[in-house]
Amino acid sequence: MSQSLTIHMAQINYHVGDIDGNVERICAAAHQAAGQGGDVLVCTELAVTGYPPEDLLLRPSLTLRVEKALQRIAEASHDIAIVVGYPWQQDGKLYNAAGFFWQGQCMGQYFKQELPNYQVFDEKRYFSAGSEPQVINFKGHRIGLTVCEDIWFDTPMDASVAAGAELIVNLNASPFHQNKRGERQQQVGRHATRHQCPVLYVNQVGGQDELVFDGHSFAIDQQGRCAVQLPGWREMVASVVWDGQTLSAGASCSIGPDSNEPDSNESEWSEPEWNKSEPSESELSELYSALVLGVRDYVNKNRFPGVVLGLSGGIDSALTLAIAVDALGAERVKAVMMPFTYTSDMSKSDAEQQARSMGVRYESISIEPMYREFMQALAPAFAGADVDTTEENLQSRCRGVLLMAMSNKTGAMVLTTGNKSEMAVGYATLYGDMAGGYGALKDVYKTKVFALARYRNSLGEVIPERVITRPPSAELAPDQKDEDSLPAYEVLDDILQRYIENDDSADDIIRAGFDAEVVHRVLRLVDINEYKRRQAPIGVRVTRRGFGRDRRYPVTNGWRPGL
Ligand SMILES: Nc1ncnc2c1ncn2[C@@H]1O[C@H](COP(=O)(O)OP(=O)(O)OC[C@H]2O[C@@H]([n+]3cccc(C(=O)O)c3)[C@H](O)[C@@H]2O)[C@@H](O)[C@H]1O
Ligand SMILES: Nc1ncnc2c1ncn2[C@@H]1O[C@H](COP(=O)(O)OP(=O)(O)OP(=O)(O)O)[C@@H](O)[C@H]1O
Ligand SMILES: NC(=O)CC[C@H](N)C(=O)O
Repeated sequence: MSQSLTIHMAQINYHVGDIDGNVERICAAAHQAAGQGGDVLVCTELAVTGYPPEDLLLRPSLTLRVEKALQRIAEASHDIAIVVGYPWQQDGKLYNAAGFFWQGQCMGQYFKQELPNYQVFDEKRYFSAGSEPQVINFKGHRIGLTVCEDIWFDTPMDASVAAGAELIVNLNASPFHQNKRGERQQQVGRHATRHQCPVLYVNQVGGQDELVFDGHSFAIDQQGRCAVQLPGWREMVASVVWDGQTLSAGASCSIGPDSNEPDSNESEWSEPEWNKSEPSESELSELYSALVLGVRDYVNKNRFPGVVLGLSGGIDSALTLAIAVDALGAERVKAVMMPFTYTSDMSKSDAEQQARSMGVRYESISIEPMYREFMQALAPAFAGADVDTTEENLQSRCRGVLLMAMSNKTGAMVLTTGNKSEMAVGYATLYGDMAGGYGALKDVYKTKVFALARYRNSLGEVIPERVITRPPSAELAPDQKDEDSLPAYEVLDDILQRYIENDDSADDIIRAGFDAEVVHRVLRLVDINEYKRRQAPIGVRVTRRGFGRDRRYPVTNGWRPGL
């Protein structure tokens, strides 16, 4: 009779390109798990390089660096076996590999068979596909290795089970988008019951440029029941025990720095959620956590001391401020009000109230003198011309210049505040409110911005109620309201979602009951503003189609969206 195996699932936050640092993280987790009597530590896909390493995979020194890293991992595998992902060069080809290391040796390597090449994934640019299963005989058990996308198809798991696997480990780098958790659990549960074979789904956590990885690793048994559910958004190592018949929860421990996030209704660890009809985290709680983690990791991994942002008294900058403080702590955040003639007293007082209540550094700098100087300098060039959006954009650009100067002087990065609805229709000023390094709300529609603001306030009020209830205005012209130039946000967002995420045509959207003139106007705005999005800062991706790598439209483009 074989002994039972204690398998630790390592949900770790890696740093892309920092191979030495990643190896240290893996070895530290292995040491900790071995100390708790673990037999195997399972890390995630391409843990050694971080995911996605993109064109770092094309660097000539990659092979040498990875080989050195694997030597260190092999050395750390004396008391506990380590399963880890890394890029592996063989016969002139590069593979997305998972290796099983035990007592200094690699007992077997698996090459990922299904290479994702859609949405944000570009794996066929780098990797060749493997074709064989890999089942490791370890302490009387047979462990099948698979890597992320493999689990979304049948062949890799079928082949692994046919080759004798009694338990499958799946090493993931699966980025978050809304409602993806349920899809993963369904897919993995289907495999487990189909083959009567437990599956350990181990996912990484953390932000990497536009992507945010939620973690939420889990293990399910051969009846499709969840034995272990790790929480999202934080590092953790948790174990399962497999005795050849039964999969049960073992111990768990948090790793990594404490988070500054407010308490949400997220469950801690190990409360099996499997088979519940609703996940315990609400959609908004997940979304908010994703935005916080995305901002935190972008700022920290790029070593910024903090962030600075323009606080207008409007909802976008108010929510961005709340996210920044939850991500970094108030002491690393500065808010700047930059009033002009059109800035209402209400905006000034709401901005100040929010900044004071959140405890961030706050400053007010009027843009009136500089705006006047610009207009004076331009007066000869503009002689006889009517007032138009030029003057509006100049206000926005004065603010952008001030924020970027503060960034240069202090090293703090400028957080942009634009949301997905605005980025879709080009309702933002180049080199004005688009100036900055990273956008928290870049993939969040305006209607969701309101919902998120309410959600955040439900955890403790940080955004003045009036900021949420007043009609949105750019305050770039007298008595201006967004809805004077755009359709109501409920209508706009619905049209945008249909066009951008569902690929519906103008005719499809009109048939669904929307006004033809409005649909044509909105779709035209989306199409002609590709140039603006191409120059926009990157930001957290939370939908299945963001404005980054998910959607690569030509800027110079004669396509018209009628059909
Ligand atoms: N295809 C193309 N390729 C490259 N560049 C192109 C281009 N088409 C125009 N351009 C350039 O872009 C310029 C136009 O872009 P830009 O200067 O940004 O200005 P524009 O898009 O004309 O105006 C900005 C709009 O955003 C609104 N806004 C501004 C600020 C904040 C908010 C808010 O509520 O959040 C709204 C504002 O009311 C206005 O309707 C052109 O003058 C031209 O230089
Ligand atoms: N008076 C202001 N003081 C400071 N920053 C401002 C001011 N007005 C605009 N900004 C900056 O420019 C961004 C775009 O603001 P604008 O008011 O034009 O549109 P918005 O999309 O409605 O944003 P918000 O909801 O934050 O007001 C703001 O989020 C803010 O960062
Ligand atoms: N790294 C991967 O293979 C990711 C693809 C996969 N479908 C996902 O869960 O996101």
